[in-house]
Amino acid sequence: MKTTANIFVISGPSGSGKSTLLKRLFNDYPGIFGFSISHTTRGPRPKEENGVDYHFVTKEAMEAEVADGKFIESATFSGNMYGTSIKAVKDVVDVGKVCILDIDMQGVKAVKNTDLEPKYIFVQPPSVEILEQRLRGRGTEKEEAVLARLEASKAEMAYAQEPSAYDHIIINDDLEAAYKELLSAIFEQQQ
Ligand SMILES: Nc1ncnc2c1ncn2[C@@H]1O[C@H](COP(=O)(O)OP(=O)(O)OP(=O)(O)O)[C@@H](O)[C@H]1O
Repeated sequence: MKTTANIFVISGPSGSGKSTLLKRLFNDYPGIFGFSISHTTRGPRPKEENGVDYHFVTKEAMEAEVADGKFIESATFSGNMYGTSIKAVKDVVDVGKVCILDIDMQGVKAVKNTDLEPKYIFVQPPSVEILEQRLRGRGTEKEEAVLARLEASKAEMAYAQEPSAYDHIIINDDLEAAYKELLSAIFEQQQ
């Protein structure tokens, strides 16, 4: 089955259902899709392999590549740098897979400043109230984090309304219907 692009950006507020949809996609179409491998300056944990779990690099090397514009985005968490390089995305395509980038709004904007030409898909919750229910239902965040995610979702939803922000907006109300929409955005339709 042919896809409509080699790279897909999937974005949407935390709790909108990106992981749920992607898990199903990867399960139903094994071997077709891949995630890019991120870089980090933190040391590998036991069993983590360089070039598999992460590209483990030094701070100096990563800072130089970031300054050189080789990264889509990078950020520092608890003293360690993390980021996705443009090459890491191209590497997925080079091995014959379709690259899926699961990123937030800042990431989407950053991808737009690269030469990658993905299709942009936004996964939207039916309403903020339902998003809140799902975030609480997932039970993975503390109250503060739930509130921060709900607050961030406002800007994500507003950006998605801009005409050229996304190629497809999928409203994740009924999961079956949303998954079908995802498939039709990703796969070329047979006539
Ligand atoms: N259509 C749906 N109907 C009901 N519940 C759903 C639906 N889609 C997802 N959920 C549930 O909502 C919660 C959030 O979904 P998920 O974890 O996939 O969101 P996410 O967008 O990947 O979030 P994050 O960006 O934080 O990783 C999960 O508990 C999931 O089971």
